[in-house]
Amino acid sequence: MIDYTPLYRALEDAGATSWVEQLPGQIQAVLNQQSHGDWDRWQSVVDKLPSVIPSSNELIDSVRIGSAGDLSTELQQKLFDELQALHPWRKGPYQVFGIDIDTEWRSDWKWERLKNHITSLKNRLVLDVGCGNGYHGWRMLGAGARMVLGVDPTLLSIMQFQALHKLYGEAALYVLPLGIEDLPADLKLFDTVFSMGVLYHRRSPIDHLLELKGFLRSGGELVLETIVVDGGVDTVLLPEQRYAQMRNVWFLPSCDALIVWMQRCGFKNIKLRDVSKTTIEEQRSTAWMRFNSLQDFLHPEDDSLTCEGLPAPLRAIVTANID
Ligand SMILES: Nc1ncnc2c1ncn2[C@@H]1O[C@H](C[S@+](CC[C@H]([NH3+])C(=O)[O-])CC(=O)[O-])[C@@H](O)[C@H]1O
Repeated sequence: MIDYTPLYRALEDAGATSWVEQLPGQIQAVLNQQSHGDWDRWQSVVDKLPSVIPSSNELIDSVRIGSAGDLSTELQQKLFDELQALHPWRKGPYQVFGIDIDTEWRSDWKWERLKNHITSLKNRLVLDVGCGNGYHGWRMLGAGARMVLGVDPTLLSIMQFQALHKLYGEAALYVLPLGIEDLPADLKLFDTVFSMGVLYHRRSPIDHLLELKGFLRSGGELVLETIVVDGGVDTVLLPEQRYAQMRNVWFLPSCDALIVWMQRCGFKNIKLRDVSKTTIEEQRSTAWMRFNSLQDFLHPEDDSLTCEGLPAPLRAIVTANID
């Protein structure tokens, strides 16, 4: 089990004393309610991971824990099988004691697209909402963040994070099994808040932006990444049913509409940093994510459309500040 004491201390130092009083109970409540049949199996995978101290770790240009030479071939095969038992791995890639976890997403490409556009993370307190298994959190630590807190309600992602954290050793990165709705409003705490790949999953995107704003301290920065569509300030797509097979996709604004939403929410200094089409090289099935992926969700004859005939995923990165 990860020791959350340093997290609680950092949050207290930043002024979130009353949240820190609730947090252990919130985490315990999620764990107590576990009706997920795989939970015990995942937990025992994490418990059985080898206790090896990595000869070196890397977080700046990639996420690497240890090297192949740190483990015997036998132990490396055992670790490979244990990590495979946490399939499907969606966010990464990771190199773990010489094992390449080739995840569904090249999440490192998203990081490359944004890293030169954000305020330096050196010594900042960072929140990553909807962080998945924490891939970008490791990169944020590598970029100098003082502490990174990720929250994500998907339990397999939490277990993947716990596995990597255990293998890595001590790190000022925490991923809690919470949704954004479990965080107190108006924390006014974090220097930088990331929301990447989450806005379109929220039924109320304006409320999402206001919640994110409330987590930032005065002068803090929001880094927002979401799916957008082509069009002008009055263009927003609400899929009638599924979008690229996903049932939980709500509003896909144009970049101009998104910027207006952010202005209306009171963000300042709003900058569109990147717009990129998601390619089948960036999101694909691999040995570590053996289910269908983007290629199967696009129109068979026209890759500018999803299989439902809607515009294929185009993703924008926007940064903004609050006063
Ligand atoms: N209520 C919620 N609160 C918080 N997180 C949520 C909620 N609902 C879903 N999520 C989580 O939001 C994440 C969305 S993925 C982005 C991952 C990463 N950020 C990435 O940018 O690669 C989408 C994508 O791949 O674009 C998932 O991990 C969900 O569990």
